[in-house]
Amino acid sequence: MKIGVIGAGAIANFLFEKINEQQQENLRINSVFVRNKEKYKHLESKYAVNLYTELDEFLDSDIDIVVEAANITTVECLLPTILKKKDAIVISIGAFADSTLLAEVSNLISEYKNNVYLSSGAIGGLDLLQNAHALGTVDKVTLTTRKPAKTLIEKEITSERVVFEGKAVDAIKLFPRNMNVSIVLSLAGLGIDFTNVRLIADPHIDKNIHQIEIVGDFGEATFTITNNPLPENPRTSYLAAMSILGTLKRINYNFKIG
Ligand SMILES: NC(=O)C1=CN([C@@H]2O[C@H](COP(=O)(O)OP(=O)(O)OC[C@H]3O[C@@H](n4cnc5c(N)ncnc54)[C@H](O)[C@@H]3O)[C@@H](O)[C@H]2O)C=CC1
Ligand SMILES: O=C([O-])CC(=O)C(=O)O
Repeated sequence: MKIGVIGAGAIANFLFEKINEQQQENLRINSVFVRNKEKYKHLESKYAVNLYTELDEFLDSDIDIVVEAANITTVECLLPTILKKKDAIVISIGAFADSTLLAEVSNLISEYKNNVYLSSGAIGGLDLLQNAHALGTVDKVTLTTRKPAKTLIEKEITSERVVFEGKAVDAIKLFPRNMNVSIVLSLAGLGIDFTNVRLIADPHIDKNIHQIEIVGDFGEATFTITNNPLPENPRTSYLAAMSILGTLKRINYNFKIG
């Protein structure tokens, strides 16, 4: 599968290294969409990719699928155009808290028959949640996220602080670079207005810890994911980058698990 990546930050560099440098069967990044070609020129020789700043040229280059590794605004601005030509994997899932974008994307999927894959990102258990809610019988979903304090607030603190408590719809507005997980959890379950979120800044940890609690007719489930951070961007979990690689590997594999 020939891949086009949007962005050249921490997650994108993980993908360049793991896919193009270390090589993965049937995967190859050919094209990278950036805003400033000069800044990222070194990537061309290092990873044998072509850089693009024009979206249409990027989409018409030798790629089968687009991987977004940028941010929510980029998804809002570019995804509708992408879906007219290519499948897309999205990691900045917070963009789908906007119901207008969600509706537009649903219409484009029907019209152009391209797929959107929402990677699990820094969490897991989305298969269980979707199964448990197949009859609409999950009653409660709560996400408690704990991150190193310095990745959430500028002021130094000595004891943990709850920086947000409420619904996913509001969490993503206030923490767009930290709460994408709350939106993928919402989309898999009860929706952005009914998924409970607590975000805690903890000065005593160096991991991104997500705890998920699900209650419904099926019973109860609890997951704790203790994520190592991605060295290049400690507010992003290593697993978030891995989840894109996992999605890419599963797309063309006909033995589907879950
Ligand atoms: N679903 C999940 O669990 C997670 C999702 N994320 C999302 O992934 C995104 C990327 O994460 P990182 O790589 O750690 O961030 P990063 O800040 O290291 O890299 C983002 C890159 O995107 C580039 N960019 C921004 N707008 C662009 C545009 N319009 N076109 C091309 N490039 C553009 C930036 O210049 C930057 O190099 C985050 O912004 C966040 O939205 C991050 C962590 C977990
Ligand atoms: O990487 C993480 O642990 C989660 C994150 O930043 C997000 O969901 O936006």
